Amino acid sequence: MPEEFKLLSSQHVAIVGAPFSGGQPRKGVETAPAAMMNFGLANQLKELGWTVEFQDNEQEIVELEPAQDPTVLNLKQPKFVSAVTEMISNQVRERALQGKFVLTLGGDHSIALGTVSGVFSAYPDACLVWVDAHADINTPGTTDSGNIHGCPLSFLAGIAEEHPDFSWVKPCLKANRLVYIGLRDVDDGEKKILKELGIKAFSMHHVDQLGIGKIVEQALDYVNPDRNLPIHLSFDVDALDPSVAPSTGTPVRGGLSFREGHYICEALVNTGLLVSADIVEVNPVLLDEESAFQTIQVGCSLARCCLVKIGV
Ligand SMILES: NC(=[NH2+])NCCC[C@H](N)C(=O)O
Ligand SMILES: [Mn+2]
Ligand SMILES: [Mn+2]
Repeated sequence: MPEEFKLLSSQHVAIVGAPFSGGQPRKGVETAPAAMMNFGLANQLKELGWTVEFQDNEQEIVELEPAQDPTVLNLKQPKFVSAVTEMISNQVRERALQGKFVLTLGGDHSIALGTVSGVFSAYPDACLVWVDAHADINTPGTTDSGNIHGCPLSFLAGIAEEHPDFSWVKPCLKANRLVYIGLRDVDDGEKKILKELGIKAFSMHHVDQLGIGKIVEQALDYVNPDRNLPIHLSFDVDALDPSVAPSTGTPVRGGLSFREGHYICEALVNTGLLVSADIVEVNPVLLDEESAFQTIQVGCSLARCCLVKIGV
């Protein structure tokens, strides 16, 4: 076990498939975990020295779909999202407690309800680096779309209005343990929330202004000042520029370059504190085959980057 992974008990990565699209309306994002595995991700990680396990969750998720799932308090498909994310949470928690690196492959970003809950239940003092074009912190009361992939952080931070389907989600995330990188499409209601809670957010404007090196350092100074807390990375590929990751459901121009995206992963893993990561919102059915392939490839590349310390 290289000493750089300070918090893990072995060089063992548990890949958790989250083939799920119920947090938003565009089908196809549920095919991403299989597409990334077919691209050879498991072997690539083995070549990097890791023991790899994979739970695909294909059948499990199909079986969790309720016959009826009407909108409740503005949120679409709440029962399905709740059931899937609770299952993911338990799986992530169990694997994290075993000292494994947990890599979850989405699926839409609603699955972070599960991954963040699971990681924070295993590591209550963890911090969260959220790389995204969007803030995903709408509450049932502020969401315009009703898509739960735009809401996970409001539940995790404990600011969502009470919702019957999400009472299992513990408010595990303190405002000073969350930092954003890459924002450029934040809803008005979300802007208010970020301001009121004093949440640290580095938008693309800040990335342009200071460069990605300084941004990641300042992000870590904020959420992990003594560089001693476990880190979870939730990486929405729409943080990347659409020219880099075109096949995603809610693309926004002006995003991170290929290198900037990878730099974030490299800098986090180099702390020795990265214990888990999500790669979400790869949608292989959007656009043409070449765009899909490019997006799957970059998703796998980011995942690999989370698992090797880079020599400097
Ligand atoms: N994970 C994502 N891609 N989220 C996009 C969210 C977009 C918008 N803010 C909404 O709440 O619907
Ligand atoms: Mn997102
Ligand atoms: Mn996004």
